[in-house]
Amino acid sequence: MSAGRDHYNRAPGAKSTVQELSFKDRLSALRNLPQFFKLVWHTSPRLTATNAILRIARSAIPVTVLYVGKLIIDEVVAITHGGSTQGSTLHLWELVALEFGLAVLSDALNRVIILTESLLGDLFSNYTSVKIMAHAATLDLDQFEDANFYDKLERARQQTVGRTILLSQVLGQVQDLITMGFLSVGLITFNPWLILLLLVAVLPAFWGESYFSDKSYALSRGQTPQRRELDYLRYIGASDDTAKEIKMFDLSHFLIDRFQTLSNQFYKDNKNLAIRRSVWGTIFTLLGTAGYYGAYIVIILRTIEGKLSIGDLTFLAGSFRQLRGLLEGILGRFTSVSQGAIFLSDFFDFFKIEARIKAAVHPRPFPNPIKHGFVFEDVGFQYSNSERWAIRHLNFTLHTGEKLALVGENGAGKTTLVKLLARLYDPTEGSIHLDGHDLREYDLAGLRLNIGVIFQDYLRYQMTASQNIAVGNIEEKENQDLIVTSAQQSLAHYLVEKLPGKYDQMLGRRFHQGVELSGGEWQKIALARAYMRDAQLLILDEPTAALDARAEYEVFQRFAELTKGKTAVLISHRFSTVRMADRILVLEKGELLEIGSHEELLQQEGRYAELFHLQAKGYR
Ligand SMILES: Nc1ncnc2c1ncn2[C@@H]1O[C@H](COP(=O)(O)OP(=O)(O)OP(=O)(O)O)[C@@H](O)[C@H]1O
Repeated sequence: MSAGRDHYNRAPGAKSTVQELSFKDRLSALRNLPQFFKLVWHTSPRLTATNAILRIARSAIPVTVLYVGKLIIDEVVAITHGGSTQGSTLHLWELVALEFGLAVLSDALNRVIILTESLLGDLFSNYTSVKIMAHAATLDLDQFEDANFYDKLERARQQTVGRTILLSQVLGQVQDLITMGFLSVGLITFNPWLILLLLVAVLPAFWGESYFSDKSYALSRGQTPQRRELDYLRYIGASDDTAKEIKMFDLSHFLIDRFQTLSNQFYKDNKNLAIRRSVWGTIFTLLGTAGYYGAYIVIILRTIEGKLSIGDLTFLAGSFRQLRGLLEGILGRFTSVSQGAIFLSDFFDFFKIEARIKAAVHPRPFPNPIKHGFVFEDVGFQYSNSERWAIRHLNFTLHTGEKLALVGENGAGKTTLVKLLARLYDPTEGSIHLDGHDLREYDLAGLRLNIGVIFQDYLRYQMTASQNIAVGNIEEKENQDLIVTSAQQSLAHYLVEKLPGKYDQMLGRRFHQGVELSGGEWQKIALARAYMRDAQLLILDEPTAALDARAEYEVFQRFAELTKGKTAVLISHRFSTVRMADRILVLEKGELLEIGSHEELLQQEGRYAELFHLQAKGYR
């Protein structure tokens, strides 16, 4: 089947690959198991060991029960034919008591096995979720901007829950194999051909199971981008961030329609496969049942001939029946174990994704203070998912202590330039030097610590006011004095003081008793983050866009005072702000068009002068 490949109206950029698996793929996926068990073991050595020991103990019980059953029946037959003696009756009841004891032990072991597995499951899910978060945190910004990366992340996340099913399946497999070994001994002594009959009866079911689970894996993998889209639709359809716009544009029908189309297609594809799987499953099970009755007839005939006792009959028939069940289970489970192991590849693959922006092997300490500044030498940058150059042939120097404003139309490359400064990306061509050395040679953590950036799309953390400011330097989250001073510097203090819970006030509407702020108020809070660290270079990307005119004026007065001696880069569309900078760099389509002070640029009567007069005219 086409695995829904052509049915979906795929989101742009979301590629899906439908993989068909061979038996060899399955076997080689089993190589993931040792690594998986290592992970499980790390989760909790004690629970893992307890579980394994209990399962091994449990594996010896079925054959013992069957054998004791045979002894009981032979004893009953002997008593009914030869009369009972005190000794034989006592022996009979001892055997019954033993079987009862075994039944109780088996139930108790099962319970404890399930308990340990469920506890281990919860721990494993937590442990791996944390690992995924920690690894994701090490990756580059552009990796987060790639649809294929999200597919991988989504598949890895799916593995954190329910992967302990794999654990119980593998351990169950080992347990059943041992049980089978015990049961087979009896059957082989009696008639080895019966084992062959058993295999013939069970193999078609195994083949069917493995065929259909390949299909189901391919289907599920191919559906990853659509599943992400469903999650996204579910999120924008009902969330506090989106409700306002969805209502005003009356988008709910549009979203629901798209959701329904996708989910119906999921249902249809999954249903087709489920029906085919069920039909073939029924046919193969019938074959297995026929095999069992064949063997049963052979055993009955031998008993009638007098070659076997009634006890032997029940023991052998019971062994055969149980063996069939076990073999079916083992073969069936092989498919799900190998499928689980293939899914594990997705999980481990995620951890193989490495950050490209790496700290240098022998990093240079970040200069303190910066002596000369940052020099851009023919810097060009292309986003990995784009053909266009966002920045090209950029040559300029950002001197220490200088306040540089970046100006340019939307999409000119201003934000890209500051992301390059902060090493969120590395240049595609050319290089950025700091005090004579390539930025890549410096210690990455030191660099990030010395650069304070507030982006235009800063986050509105649904946390307390205090925490919202402290994120600027999370190490100092308990330093209330610093938080308050930072808030004072960004003009956020006055508004925080007015909140019912002051600095402990929960912000945003998502959580209980949260208070929503206006756009400008949020911006003042975000600005305070810039003052939380003693950064040598401060970058503010449209920091005042949402502020009223008075607040903007004050913010910049303070900014100039507070960043005295520090290097700062400002991005703004407001020329009243821009003109306060020492120099202004005008970008156009990623290239440097003009650079100079406000007065110099006005005299040049170039693009800056044109834009400045245009805005001034609007205010007149
Ligand atoms: N993550 C990204 N992936 C691909 N292309 C991007 C990405 N971010 C930006 N771009 C592209 O790079 C170019 C420069 O974008 P940038 O955000 O640097 O512009 P800007 O000057 O800051 O614009 P604005 O004034 O609108 O904030 C744009 O053409 C944009 O489409």
